[in-house]
Amino acid sequence: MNKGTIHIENLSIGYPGKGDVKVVASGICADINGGELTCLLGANGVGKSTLLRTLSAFQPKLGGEIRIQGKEIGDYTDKQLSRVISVVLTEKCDIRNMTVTELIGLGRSPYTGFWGTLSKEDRAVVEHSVALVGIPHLAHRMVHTLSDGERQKVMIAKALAQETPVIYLDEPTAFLDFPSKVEMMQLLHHLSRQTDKTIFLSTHDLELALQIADKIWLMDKMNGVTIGTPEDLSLNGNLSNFFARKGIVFDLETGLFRVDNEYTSQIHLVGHGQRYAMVRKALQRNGILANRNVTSDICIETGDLKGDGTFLLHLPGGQEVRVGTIEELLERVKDN
Ligand SMILES: Nc1ncnc2c1ncn2[C@@H]1O[C@H](COP(=O)(O)OP(=O)(O)OP(=O)(O)O)[C@@H](O)[C@H]1O
Repeated sequence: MNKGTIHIENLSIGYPGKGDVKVVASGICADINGGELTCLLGANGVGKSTLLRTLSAFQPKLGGEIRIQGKEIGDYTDKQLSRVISVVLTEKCDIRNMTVTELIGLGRSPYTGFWGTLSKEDRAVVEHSVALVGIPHLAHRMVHTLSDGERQKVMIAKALAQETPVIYLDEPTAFLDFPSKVEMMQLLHHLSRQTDKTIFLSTHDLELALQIADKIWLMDKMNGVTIGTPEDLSLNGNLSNFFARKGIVFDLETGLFRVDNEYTSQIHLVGHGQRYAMVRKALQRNGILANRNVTSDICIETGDLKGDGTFLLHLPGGQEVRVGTIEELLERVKDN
């Protein structure tokens, strides 16, 4: 880990107006480390994009310091900054008549002359970036023919080709299906380790961020920015406070959020393993608290011990019913 590539001291961000100033957040103090993946989480409109734009010098800060590799951000020229920070935006760009390799080659522009001609070394960097992101099969495709997930990887390869110690990404998992979101976060985590770069991104994918990020920044209107490892934020209650909303509870055991069901009845459940967990989940989703510790006049054996693939429902009066699926089980339970 490369400690403190970015050092932030008492930073205020926002928008100067005609008479008044709109302060979006203030008093932010933090380090962002190289070799780590840092995820910025917060509700819509809380100021994540404003923060990212300020950190990348797209908009001026209202106050405080942002030091990158020891130098204040305002002391960098644009050209110097383009060799220190690369930014991956999520907006779909309408790029036509350009191949993937040509687009990634644009990442070399801080190093090329006016005409942007790539040297042999530049082409080697492009090739290496393509390999790091694992997209050699896309290299000759036209950019406008790519899927959202593929284009996102290409934009990351372009950022890698820019050879900057810092990469910022604005919601890189937006618009992706779930497996692609997981793949994208794993790729970024892997890249942070492999390249020792400082990778900082904003996201609404809380569960993924909690499982993959090294550091989490929680941004909210009341408390500003709270920073820590996902585990520390779990233990010290910051995560549960942050997402304290009716119907959502933070499960300390798993370190993840779950829907807080309201129960209207309960069923004694016998079994263990995955079948037990799935039956319990289905019943709880239907407002029935189900586990080994509750008592009830009907009882369900989840069948994992006998292993014949059925669920056994004990009804009042000693009657037993065997069913093959959780769907049937739910119907039987509702009938009783
Ligand atoms: N150019 C601007 N001038 C004044 N206020 C702005 C400007 N751009 C954004 N804001 C305001 O600053 C606040 C933060 O906006 P920002 O876009 O940074 O939030 P966000 O957390 O990125 O939201 P989202 O998750 O919806 O993308 C909002 O209240 C927004 O209305």
